Amino acid sequence: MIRLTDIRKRFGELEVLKGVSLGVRQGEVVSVVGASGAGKTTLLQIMGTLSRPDAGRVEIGGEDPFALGDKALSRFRNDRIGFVFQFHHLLPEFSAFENVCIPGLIGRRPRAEVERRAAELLALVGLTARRDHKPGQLSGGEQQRVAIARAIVNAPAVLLADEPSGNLDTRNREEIHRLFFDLRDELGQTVVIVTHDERLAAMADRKITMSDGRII
Ligand SMILES: Nc1ncnc2c1ncn2[C@@H]1O[C@H](COP(=O)(O)OP(=O)(O)OP(=O)(O)O)[C@@H](O)[C@H]1O
Repeated sequence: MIRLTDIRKRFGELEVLKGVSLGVRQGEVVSVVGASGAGKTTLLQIMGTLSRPDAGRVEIGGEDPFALGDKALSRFRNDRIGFVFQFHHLLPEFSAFENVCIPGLIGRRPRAEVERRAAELLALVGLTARRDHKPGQLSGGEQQRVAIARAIVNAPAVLLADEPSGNLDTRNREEIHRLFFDLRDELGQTVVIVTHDERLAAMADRKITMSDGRII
């Protein structure tokens, strides 16, 4: 589902990725660990087509997204890739349900279909009873579950998470990590999770360790 070949990226003098190659199978849950500054987020952003590598090849589902024009690339990203960040960036004035619907409506899918899907996903993350709450009326763990439902409302093949449980307590962290496995089991998503939590990283099908711009 994801194939990276000899990816290189530098920021000015700093060579952040020094030739990274990696394949992730469909339905696999992979964790990425490594010291701060090792290049984990940079790699995830390249996988997510948010950042362009200086050299090397990216294929998502057999397609090279960087061969697309800007508009087609945005569309590709919105349709194929879901993102979950440490800080969920929910829109505070909208309900949980509305927040989950938004990417579907941006993708110009029929409203009824998006709303049906959003309701199913809120049920899957255990938040049906909270659907009309605003983010400020939800706990940190609940907000992150809304953010995960939002990330998959367009049924992306790939779900990328960067420190998704970084600001949660232990119990909520475990719940959030377990949710990624439930999603994979229910929906067949391919999941890549960057985390500093070695114990949670070890739950993944495969753990990848980065050091100084390389996979070790
Ligand atoms: N846009 C940028 N401009 C300049 N330098 C950058 C930029 N983005 C990242 N870097 C640098 O690249 C290096 C790798 O950053 P990256 O965020 O990929 O590391 P990381 O492994 O995710 O670290 P952390 O665990 O702290 O999040 C760091 O030294 C960082 O300062």
